[in-house]
Amino acid sequence: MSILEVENLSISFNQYTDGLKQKNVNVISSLNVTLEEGEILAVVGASGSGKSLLAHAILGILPNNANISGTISYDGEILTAARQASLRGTEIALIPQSVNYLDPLMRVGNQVRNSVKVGDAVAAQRKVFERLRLKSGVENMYPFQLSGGMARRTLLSTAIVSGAKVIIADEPTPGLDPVVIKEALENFREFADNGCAVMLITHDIESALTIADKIAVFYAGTTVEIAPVENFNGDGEALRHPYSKALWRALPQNEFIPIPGSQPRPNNLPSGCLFAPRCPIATPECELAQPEMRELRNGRVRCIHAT
Ligand SMILES: Nc1ncnc2c1ncn2[C@@H]1O[C@H](COP(=O)(O)OP(=O)(O)OP(=O)(O)O)[C@@H](O)[C@H]1O
Ligand code: NI
Repeated sequence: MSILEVENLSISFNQYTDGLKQKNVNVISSLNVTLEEGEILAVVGASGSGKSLLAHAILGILPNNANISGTISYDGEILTAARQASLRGTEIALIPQSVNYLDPLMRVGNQVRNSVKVGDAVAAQRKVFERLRLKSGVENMYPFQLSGGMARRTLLSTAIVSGAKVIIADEPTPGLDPVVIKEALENFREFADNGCAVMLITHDIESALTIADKIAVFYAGTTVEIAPVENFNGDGEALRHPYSKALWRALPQNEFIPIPGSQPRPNNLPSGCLFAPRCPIATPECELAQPEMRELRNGRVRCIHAT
């Protein structure tokens, strides 16, 4: 059984347009992902593809003007708002994308200690700081005294000591030096190997490939493919969706061929398959309806032509 299961999640926002007119803008449509115990699932996709919103939906911290449909289950049971509130920070921990989530008025050592649920909080905080190479004096500092990298490591520490079963890490590594990135990723691996689960949201596909078990590829607010990590290989022939293949080939170490066109904006989505206007194998049929996510070769894909 999956520890976390997101089914057909859609999110829209009520927005005021000119004057007092309200418009409902759909930003996530029919998004599906599952996370298994012991697994690291990397979530990749262009800026604005809906990665952070997924994280916020799971944690139950979307803004008030968001409308949600679909279901999110944790440990086999639907995640209601009340359950989200009680699991947040205890069973499900978020490493937020922005370091601004640190409390500016609290010493960082205390912030990390507050996340410890069982055992000696001070010892746990010092141990994790040592592991992430934060010097002993750092615990007494305030967030404004930290470099960007130190602030990121503090956020990472908070999740690691929380004892959570699921860590959702939203871009945890930008600005960190390669040694610390490697260590942070190894921490996630260790965490997963102990039976927990990690959702690693990242732009850094290369790093993700070194530790993830599965990769979910997002495009314009939906999942287009979920593939085992080993499919990201060669010229991408094992990948299922034309966008995943294109993303893979666009990496500098591969052919470095950019994909023509750009991801559609939420208020201007094409009908049918969202990738069709840029897709090399699209047919008129692709424009009729958004394809369902379907099982294919030990993975999942949202494309009627994928084989
Ligand atoms: N509060 C909001 N109101 C309206 N639209 C929003 C709101 N929050 C996010 N969006 C829109 O939803 C889409 C998805 O945003 P999201 O932050 O999830 O992207 P992302 O994949 O995390 O991008 P990045 O890689 O830049 O962090 C974007 O088009 C964004 O503009
Ligand atoms: Ni984001």
